[in-house]
Amino acid sequence: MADYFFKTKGLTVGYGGVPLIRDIGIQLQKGQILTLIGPNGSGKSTVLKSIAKYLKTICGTVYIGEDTIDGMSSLALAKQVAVVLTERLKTELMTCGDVVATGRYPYTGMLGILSAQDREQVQGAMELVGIWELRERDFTEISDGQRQRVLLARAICQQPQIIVLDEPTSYLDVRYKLELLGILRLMSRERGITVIMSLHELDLAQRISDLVMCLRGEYVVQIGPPEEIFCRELICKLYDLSNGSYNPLFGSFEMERSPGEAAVFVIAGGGTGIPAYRALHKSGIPFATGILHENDVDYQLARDLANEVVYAPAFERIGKAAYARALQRMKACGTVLCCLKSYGEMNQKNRELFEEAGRLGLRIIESAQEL
Ligand SMILES: Nc1ncnc2c1ncn2[C@@H]1O[C@H](COP(=O)(O)OP(=O)(O)OP(=O)(O)O)[C@@H](O)[C@H]1O
Repeated sequence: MADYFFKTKGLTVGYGGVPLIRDIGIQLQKGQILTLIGPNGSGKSTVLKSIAKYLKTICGTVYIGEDTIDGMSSLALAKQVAVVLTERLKTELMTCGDVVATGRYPYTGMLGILSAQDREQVQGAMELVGIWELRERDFTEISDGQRQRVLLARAICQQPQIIVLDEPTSYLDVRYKLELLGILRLMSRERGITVIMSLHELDLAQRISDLVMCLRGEYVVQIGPPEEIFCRELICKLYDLSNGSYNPLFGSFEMERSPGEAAVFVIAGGGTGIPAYRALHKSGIPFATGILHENDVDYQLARDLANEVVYAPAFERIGKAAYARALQRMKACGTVLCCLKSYGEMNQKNRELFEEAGRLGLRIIESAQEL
């Protein structure tokens, strides 16, 4: 227990005394990043608000070091935990600089008079998140993405041990999403700040988290490192993805494959098939493809979009059985799209397959648009 800087024991959270999620057990070392994922309404914000003491817990205990948050004064808690929850901030006539400076209140006393050192912290935090030029702008007159960054700067200049963030990337464009996550990683690795946040972008959660907690239903579904959490079965079950699929390698989602018998056989490999797969899928044309090595990038997408994938073991010459299967499927399709321009030693069977398509008089097309 002593190794963990932040932990919860038997924590149950909810509203008005009614439990929403029971028996939440979190154990984090200093500097670890925990991300909460789960479908809309699964309770991510509720957990975050509860551990930040914005919401009364139903039972259980939240520890920071050896102290419980219930036993801490709001000032003591503010020195430990900074919270970035966009909806809670009421600001009138405040500049962005003023808003960031409110992060210093645990150190400035009731009057909120900033010392030179406080001003340095404010400026440093604003520069770190790239919003120093917004310092004189009215906080109510900036974009949602800018507001999110202002609130992060406020949290940073609070110099907390723990930062709690609810969907911090939701309004950010791709550059700022990456920048924000970069800042959080820097804070965790270099300053030992523990980060607890919710994210909807699973690809980002996969990249940044040390631990991921999956919420859905009354109990935590699973908590573990990203390698354990981001697998097809768990994510599909967590989000109830009956009409699509999740690819853990890319952290991406695909819409469901086109229904019906495959109408085109795509000969591909080495990434040449991906544009054709996408074009056929967009047009709603079911297709089969092969012969792909299992370690081929085409294979990853084909698994999700193709109605059948003929494949061969990685690093081996394509064998007779895979060739026979591909030939059978190609004949059944009647139309062939060959994406390969050259053939290596391992995929000579694809060259044979394409030549056979010509001998058999199958329809050969050069792109999905010809259909
Ligand atoms: N103040 C409240 N009083 C009662 N129930 C609430 C309150 N706020 C949220 N809830 C309910 O608690 C459940 C969990 O909501 P919460 O906002 O924690 O989910 P979330 O996972 O953060 O969702 P999202 O991904 O949509 O932001 C939902 O069913 C929601 O309707």
